[in-house]
Amino acid sequence: MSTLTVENLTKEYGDVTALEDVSFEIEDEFVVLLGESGAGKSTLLRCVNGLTEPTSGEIRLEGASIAGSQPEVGMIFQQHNLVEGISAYLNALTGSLADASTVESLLQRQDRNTKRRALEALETVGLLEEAHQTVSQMSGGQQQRVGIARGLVQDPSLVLADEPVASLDPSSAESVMGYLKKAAAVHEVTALVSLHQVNIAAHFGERFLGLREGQLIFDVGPDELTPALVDDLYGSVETVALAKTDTDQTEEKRHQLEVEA
Ligand SMILES: Nc1ncnc2c1ncn2[C@@H]1O[C@H](COP(=O)(O)OP(=O)(O)OP(=O)(O)O)[C@@H](O)[C@H]1O
Repeated sequence: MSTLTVENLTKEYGDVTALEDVSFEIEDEFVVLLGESGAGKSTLLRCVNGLTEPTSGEIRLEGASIAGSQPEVGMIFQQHNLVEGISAYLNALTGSLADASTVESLLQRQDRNTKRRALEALETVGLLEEAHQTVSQMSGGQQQRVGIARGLVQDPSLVLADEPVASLDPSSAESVMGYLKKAAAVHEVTALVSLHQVNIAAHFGERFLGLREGQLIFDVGPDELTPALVDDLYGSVETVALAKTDTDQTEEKRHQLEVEA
């Protein structure tokens, strides 16, 4: 478990302000980061992970300033970045390698503890029996679960996930999020997960951070995540337009059924 502190974080890319004066602290929680495309979610996760250097502000893990890549921070990506031609176990064990040819040499260097943790992590995500299956033969949901296992093997205190279920169908997305939440609880890690799907977010999140145009516009618990707040984040125009389209389609369908009858 760990405390992540983000203080007055700003990131500028030339003229674009991707993050503006963002501050929050999370501790031992499963936190969901919401916001539309371009709101700054990936930039925030990349800053916390040390992959992107902030323009100003500070990020601390357990009170210590984060600089550069952090072994205490596990990262789970949307496109899980697995090595396709090798097993789930080897992927979990060796982390994100550029290609399979270096796996053998890396494997020899892994200690017994890491190997045990790789199997435990696969068990947490329900893939112990498939541990030796090649990942290219697995479904998208299973592959993402391997990605989650891999993010846990180095025994991080904080896990970051950037749109971990964006490329999955709704039922696989629910299932993978269930495994991710369970994994965070079993391995006792704080999690910060960016999501597009508000319904999935509401189902799994213990706390919600809303980013709009680089600014943190809310930081709330499950009871406070109201439709009005979500509308405010994504723009009510879009929500109204979506609702109208649904109604239109229903009308159209009804009309079609009447004609057919
Ligand atoms: N490397 C970069 N160079 C220039 N601009 C960038 C870079 N990375 C992100 N940006 C800009 O910063 C803003 C925030 O982008 P970011 O990818 O963090 O948003 P996001 O909320 O993760 O979006 P998405 O959900 O589409 O991934 C956008 O305007 C984007 O164009």
